[in-house]
Amino acid sequence: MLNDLSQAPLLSVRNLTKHYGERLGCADVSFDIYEGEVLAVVGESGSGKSTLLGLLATELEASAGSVRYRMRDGVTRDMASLTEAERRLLLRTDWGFVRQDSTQGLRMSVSAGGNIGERLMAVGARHYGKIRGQALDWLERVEIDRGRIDDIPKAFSGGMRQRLQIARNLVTHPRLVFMDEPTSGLDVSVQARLLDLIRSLVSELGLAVIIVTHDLAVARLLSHRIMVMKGGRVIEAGLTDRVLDDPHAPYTQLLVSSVLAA
Ligand SMILES: Nc1ncnc2c1ncn2[C@@H]1O[C@H](COP(=O)(O)OP(=O)(O)OP(=O)(O)O)[C@@H](O)[C@H]1O
Repeated sequence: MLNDLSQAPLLSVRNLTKHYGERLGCADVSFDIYEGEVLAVVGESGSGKSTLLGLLATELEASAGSVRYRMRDGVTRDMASLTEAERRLLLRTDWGFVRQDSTQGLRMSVSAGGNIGERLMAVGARHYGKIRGQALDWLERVEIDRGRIDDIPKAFSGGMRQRLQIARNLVTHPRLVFMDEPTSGLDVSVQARLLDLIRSLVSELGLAVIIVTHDLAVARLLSHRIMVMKGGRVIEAGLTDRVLDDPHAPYTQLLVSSVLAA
């Protein structure tokens, strides 16, 4: 469901800014995201997308600004005010991260079943049979043969690894998932299947997703809203169809026309 305004935003970002010494990572980024909404952050290399994602995921410390999150108990908290234990629990349960580099998002020497089961154990699951059962269900949902449950991700193709990352992340029913270029580096046909899978799971589970991509086609397919970044700043934001069909900023016009010309 889009923009359920009866609820406070799930995530509220205000004036988020990051300097690396003299260099600007990103500046003055503000947005809200609601449950069930997919926001794409697009921009060329060096525009500040990874910096923004790192700040949101609390992997980087902001120079200024705030990130507020509505916890499961309904209370909206400033991320900077969470204790380390609260922050870690949130990252392992309520939030998910699908990385471009699967070696960062998976434990490469642990079986596929173990990769999924580990997240369940982080939320208190202890019953081996039930954990394995859920792992099998999730493998099936992401279209990985159940017979591969004991294989390690090193034995998987790039597309399978990304699907395993998705299973690992979604098994705890997170409410907010960050995706960093989840389909780049894959063959076009593998990419298309993965995008389909992401799209159906996102709508089925009502997830909020922040997806960083340099690919406008990915943004078009998955997102409700787009934020275009350049030089660390948001230069245009709005509904995806509006921004891509009728870009206002000259830079967005250039981005869109370069895709059309390609
Ligand atoms: N650790 C760092 N130290 C210094 N400068 C950094 C660091 N990380 C990023 N930057 C700078 O911050 C700016 C934004 O970089 P960022 O990596 O966020 O962009 P990006 O849009 O994610 O690029 P890409 O698509 O290539 O990953 C760039 O000028 C970059 O050089």
